[in-house]
Formats: sequence, C-alpha cells, structure tokens
Amino acid sequence: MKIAMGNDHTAIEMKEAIKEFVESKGYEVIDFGTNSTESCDYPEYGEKVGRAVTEGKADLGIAICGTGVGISLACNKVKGIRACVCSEPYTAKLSRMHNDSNVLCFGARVVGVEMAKMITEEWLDAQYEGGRHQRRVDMVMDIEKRN
Ligand SMILES: O=C(CO)[C@H](O)[C@H](O)COP(=O)(O)O
Repeated sequence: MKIAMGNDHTAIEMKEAIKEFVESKGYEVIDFGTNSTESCDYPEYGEKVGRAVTEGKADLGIAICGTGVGISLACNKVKGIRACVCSEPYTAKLSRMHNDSNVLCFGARVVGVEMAKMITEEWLDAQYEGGRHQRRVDMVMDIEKRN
C-alpha cells in the first residue's frame, strides 16, 4: 500500500519520523515535501496529497502542518477527499471506521512524535465498517457533488 505524505515547514522533523514509522510498518511512502525548513504555504502540499489519493497514485494520505487545520482544509478541497485532523488515537481510528477518512492530518506543533505515531498506527490499522456509515458518507459526498 502506498501512502502520500505532505507537510509545510513546521513539520519536517515530524514528517521524517512518521515516514520512517510508516515504512517500518511495510507501507511505501510517496513524499510530496516540503523538505526545506524555509517558510512555505501548506495549501500546495495539501493539494498534492489530496490529488495523489484521488488520482490513485496513493491509497491514503498523511498531511502535517503546525496545527493540521490548514493542510486539512486544503486536502478537503480536492474532490473525493475526506481529511480529518486528529490529535489523539481514538478519533483517528473512528475517522476510518465510521467516516472512511482517506487523509490523516495532525499538527506538528500540537502533538509530539510518540503521540503522532500512535495516532498514525491506529488510523492505518483501522478498517472502514461500511453499513449504516455508508449512507452518511454518501450524504457528505453528495454535498460536494451539488456544489
Ligand atoms: O498550522 C498551520 C496552518 O494551519 C501552519 O503550519 C501555520 O499557520 C504556519 O505558521 P508560520 O508561518 O507562523 O510558521
């Protein structure tokens, strides 16, 4: 399975740590940067991660900025993306089980590396449950289609 990763300047070290962690779990990572500590704009990297997922270049995405908020907004502007900001493992797990999230976001200025690994692990290991949740996910995606 391939994971698209993207981040802004606040999250270089976090991205490297999570990338290594994700690879250690057997996933292939496609790194869309940034890999520079120079100040940059998170929408560029959120869009890259989102498009990689919707175009089928990656199965899932992980996007990181200072809070996770800005980059999640950018990811969610790509049609078909359900990006969720998660600061703890429970929400991350349920975001896949119930919401079929396809991009995980978190804040490098909010959570530490060990917490981020736990969030990532729960998210990657969880499976979408479908069933009653499919109706709700479909309703969310219908809003996008009506725009
Ligand atoms: O969290 C973010 C967006 O939600 C950005 O990482 C943050 O706004 C960048 O801030 P600065 O330019 O002051 O480093």
